[in-house]
Amino acid sequence: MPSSSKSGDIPVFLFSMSMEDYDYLFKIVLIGNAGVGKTCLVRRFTQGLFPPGQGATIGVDFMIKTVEIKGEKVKLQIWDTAGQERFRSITQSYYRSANALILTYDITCEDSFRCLPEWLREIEQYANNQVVTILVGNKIDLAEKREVLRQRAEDFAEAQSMLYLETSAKESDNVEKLFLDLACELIREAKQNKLDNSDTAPMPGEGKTISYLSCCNIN
Ligand SMILES: Nc1nc2c(ncn2[C@@H]2O[C@H](COP(=O)(O)OP(=O)(O)OP(=O)(O)O)[C@@H](O)[C@H]2O)c(=O)[nH]1
Repeated sequence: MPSSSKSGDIPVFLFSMSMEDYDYLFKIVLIGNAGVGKTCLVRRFTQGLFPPGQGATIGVDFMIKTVEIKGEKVKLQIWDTAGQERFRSITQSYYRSANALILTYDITCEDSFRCLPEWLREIEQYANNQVVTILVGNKIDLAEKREVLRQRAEDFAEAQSMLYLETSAKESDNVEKLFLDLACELIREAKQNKLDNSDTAPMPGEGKTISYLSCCNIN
């Protein structure tokens, strides 16, 4: 159910949403430098398209997709944050109740990789300490322009106890895998009762909301 544009407006429609039938609700937040492809990843997953002429996100956008995993309905609340520095104070407020963070960089842009330590500091400061974080190197369709070697990114992710995946929003490579594997891991952790609801403010009309998590093996 697409629900937003690149407007950054608060999703007021949520307040009139009726109770839906689902087994789990997870909040996933995408962060990373401007232009790395966060919005395109979300659009590819939620709408199955690669939008042409995508403008920069203003503040935060929001989309929902419900998927079925092993017979269970999983509602994914996906928050797409603006990468531009000037929106940082707005976007930071969305980290805290995230169950999972998708930290995205562009494999053709060394700068977006070099900024990762800065993003990690943001996560440390603003996210809950049980959040699952996955590092995503996007735009692998532009292999000839690659500036960040896969091994280097894998080593970085491992050193930071993060999962790692490379994607192409344009070619739809690994995009479903990214979100579905995250959902599987979140379910697995939920079933093990690794829940900490203290940081989660439930949305009106929502049922079970969880926040927690430790690292997992997504591959
Ligand atoms: N070749 C290629 N281009 C991509 C891919 N993903 C995104 N792009 C392009 O990269 C540019 C930025 O994409 P966005 O999705 O708007 O990037 P963003 O990270 O949301 O940027 P902000 O909203 O400013 O934070 C656009 O021109 C996209 O068409 C991809 O997988 N491959």
